[in-house]
Amino acid sequence: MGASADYKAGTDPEKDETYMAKAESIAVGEVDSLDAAEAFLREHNFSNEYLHELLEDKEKNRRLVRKIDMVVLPLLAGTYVLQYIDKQAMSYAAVFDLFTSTGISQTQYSWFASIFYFAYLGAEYPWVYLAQKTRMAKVVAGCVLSWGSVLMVTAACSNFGGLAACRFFLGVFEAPVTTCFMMMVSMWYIRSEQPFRAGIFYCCNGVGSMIGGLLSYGIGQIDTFPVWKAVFMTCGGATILWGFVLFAFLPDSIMSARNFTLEEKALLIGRAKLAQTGVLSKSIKWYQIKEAFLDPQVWLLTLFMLLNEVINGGIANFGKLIIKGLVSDPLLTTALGIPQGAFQVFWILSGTFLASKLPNSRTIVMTMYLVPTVIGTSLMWKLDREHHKIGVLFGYYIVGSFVTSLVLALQMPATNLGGYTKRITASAIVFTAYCVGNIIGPHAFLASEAPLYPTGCIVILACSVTQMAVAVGLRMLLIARNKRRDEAAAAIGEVEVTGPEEAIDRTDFEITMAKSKSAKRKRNAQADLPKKVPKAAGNLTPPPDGAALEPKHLKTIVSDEELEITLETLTSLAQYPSLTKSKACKDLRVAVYDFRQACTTGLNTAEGANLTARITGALVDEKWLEARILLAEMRIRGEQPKIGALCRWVRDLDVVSGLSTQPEALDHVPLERSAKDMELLSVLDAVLRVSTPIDTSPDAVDSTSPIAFQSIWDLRPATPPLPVYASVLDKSILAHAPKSPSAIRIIDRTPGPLRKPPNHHAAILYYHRPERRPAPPPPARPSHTTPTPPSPASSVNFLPDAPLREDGDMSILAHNFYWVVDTTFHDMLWARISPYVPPVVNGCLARGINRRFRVYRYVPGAEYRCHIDGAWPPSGILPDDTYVYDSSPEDKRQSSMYTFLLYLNDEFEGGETTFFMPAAREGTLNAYPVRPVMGSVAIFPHGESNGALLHEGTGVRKGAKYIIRTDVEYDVKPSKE
Ligand SMILES: O=C(O)CCC(=O)C(=O)O
Ligand SMILES: [Fe+2]
Repeated sequence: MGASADYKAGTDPEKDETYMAKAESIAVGEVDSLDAAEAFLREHNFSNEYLHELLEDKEKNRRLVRKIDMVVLPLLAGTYVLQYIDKQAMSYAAVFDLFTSTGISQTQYSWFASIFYFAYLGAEYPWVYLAQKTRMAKVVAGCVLSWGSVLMVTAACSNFGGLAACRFFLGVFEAPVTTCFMMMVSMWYIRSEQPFRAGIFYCCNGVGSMIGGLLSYGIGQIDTFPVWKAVFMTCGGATILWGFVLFAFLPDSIMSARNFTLEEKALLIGRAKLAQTGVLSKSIKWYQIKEAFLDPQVWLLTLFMLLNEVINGGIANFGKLIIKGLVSDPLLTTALGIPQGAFQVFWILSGTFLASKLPNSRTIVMTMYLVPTVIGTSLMWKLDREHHKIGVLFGYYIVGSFVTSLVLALQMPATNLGGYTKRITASAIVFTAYCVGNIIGPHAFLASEAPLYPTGCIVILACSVTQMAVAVGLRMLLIARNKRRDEAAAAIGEVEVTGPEEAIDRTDFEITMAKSKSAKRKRNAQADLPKKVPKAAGNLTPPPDGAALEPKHLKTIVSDEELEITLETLTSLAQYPSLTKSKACKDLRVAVYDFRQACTTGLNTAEGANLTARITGALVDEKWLEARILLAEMRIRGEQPKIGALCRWVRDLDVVSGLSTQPEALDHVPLERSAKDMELLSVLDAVLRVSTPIDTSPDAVDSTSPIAFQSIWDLRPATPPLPVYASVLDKSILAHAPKSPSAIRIIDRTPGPLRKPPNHHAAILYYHRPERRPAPPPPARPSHTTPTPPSPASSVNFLPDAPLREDGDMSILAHNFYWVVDTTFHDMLWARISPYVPPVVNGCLARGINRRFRVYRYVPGAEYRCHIDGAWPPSGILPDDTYVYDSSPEDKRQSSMYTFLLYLNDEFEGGETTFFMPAAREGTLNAYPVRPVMGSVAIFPHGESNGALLHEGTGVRKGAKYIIRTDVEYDVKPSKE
């Protein structure tokens, strides 16, 4: 009896959520990190839509669950029954001739039980780790085979040492079973289906107890062979056979399960995806570990578990010996023990049923179900054995009710504690208490006191009564916490939907703390307000300037932890749109809506807010239709967006023109586009119509498709291109590299997040010591293209270790690095280019080019999606190598008005710089591709200059494209010069 469910340390069903969640977040190009489930879905062409269809099919789901119940569950339950019987084999043997045959003492017998749990405690984690890393079912089957063999070997032992060693290894090999099975249950069943299956496991102990009893009753009939040996050999033999059954039939994973069809497997994967509703967290959070150790609830549970298992350790090993003292015949002892298993099934089923039916009754049931244990022990201890045999026996039957309290306590960390790390830490602490209790328990039963064991009975009584007190304490703690939480909630003006009573067993320390903290912060925030702000009390109309009411620091309102938890929660929930529609998420939805309003459109949504801000809000919210309506309104009003807004709108739309996929031969064949692309293009069209003049060119090719491809502007000479890329690949280009590469150095490094816009990667700026060069010759041929002399750019770019940075920004897929050129080089290039640059724009004089060059390399697949360039100040460098972002004179600031592109090679296919203008036909953009010519420069307006042009670096189809991109600088203010 007794040693019921082994504690499922670390078996939180959420443990493998990392597994499925990974499958959810697959971005193109991450093929390496695809997990097996996702790979399976892809391999068999199961689309998300189809998965959803399957998930919605109630009948299919029902049939599937029944199949798992028939195919997988019996294997798990069978193992559990055997595990129980095998663990108990020693106590069955003890009833017969174990003591007499081996000469062991009762104290030594007590040690067998303890040794088992020492091994159990030590082996649990390594096994589970191995099982997770390898094939779980095979690890389990291997362990079952091994412990079966250990039982067989036990039969061959003849002294304490041998038996103790066997006991130890039995503990080692039984250790992984419960945890692994809980993981399997969470793999095959969704959460709502799990408690019932867990119930089946717990009952297996009772079933095991009955079968074990019957079995040893049968074996006990033998009189030609030592019965205790026969017990071990029978149990061992059956277990070994079962081990083979597991090897053959227990699936390692959903994907490798043989009895399930492809469709069933897809449905299983879908269900697993849906079941992972918890907060995903792979990282260990130290504050949660600390919190687990400081949380009285964890320690109360630990104490409860310890006491419970002390009882278990005693009853499981000595219960039968107590009956043995009652009747003299070992066979009768065994037979009389059998109903105890049935009682155990009754206790567990009734207790868990009550706890699930009566709201917030868990701690009450935990307390009540200790009463039969107290009564039963008292009966066994105090009743006169001669005259009240039945009463003693009845005491023995009912004593097992404490197991129900264990089953309920086991579920508490998972339901009551917030935070994954906190939960597994708490589980580990409680699991240790479980083992320690079982190690201590048997030692309360002193050999000298057999068969009454008064000390053992007193210990059991003491433990049960203390447990009751602990359960009451636990309940009080939870009630107090809920009360605190609700007060905190009320203080921050929340509407509490559940009363404190209803929430008793759902307490979450973190949430409570968060709420009371946030109430406190709310008070702080009030205190943080500028003194002159009038008190809000009694003032129903908010002050006109809402911003004045805002506290200055984020931390006044929320802590870093809260931000982190919120982020994780929202990220996890975002993966399951259908779940976010559930009733439980209602408040969250309202809060998120308000939050979005505040972030994106916020005050701007108010009546009369400016159009630009409303359009920005609509675009961020992906309300495409609304954005188009607002843009149309802007057009009617004749308003123009600010360049910053315009750049951001276009950048956020992140439109892929698709032109790179369209070889010239198919120039005018409309591309097939997805509905989403069409939508984005229609918004882009609307954006351009408020910012860029309509293209009225009579030569423009008309088209009904959203992008009308115009003829390529091709000035490439007919001569074969210089094989620049080839010389990079074979390194022959290095012949042109500077003789002293050490002259190139990094002068600045901007971390990715600080870049504007932020980037996944840092920006690294290189500088090259100036070299004396003769003054440049005057331009040879006046043309819109200007061949440049072999520039130091090529030397820097093509250095063997030239750090080409991969830019993680969504739309810039070219590799690039930054290079601040020296003034000599700048002056030379400026002298070459300035004759072709508008010398004055809006009265502002042209001053030079930005010395901060960006060098790009596009390989096939890389493109720079549709965008409008922003303006940059001229960067420079101080004599001590300090990088200066804006080096223009303070009293005569400069900013760029033209983009400057220098094509460094041209032996590639595709890779045009394509410009877009709104066509006469509404909904169509004319695309003008310019074919790069090596050594030539393209300049076009950007920033605040009139006519900032939408353009893209169209994808390269073959080869590699190298360019330098910088800006042409102008005075910010018009001058009278
Ligand atoms: O690569 C191109 O042709 C265009 C590059 C570009 O648009 C930019 O750097 O802003
Ligand atoms: Fe650009």
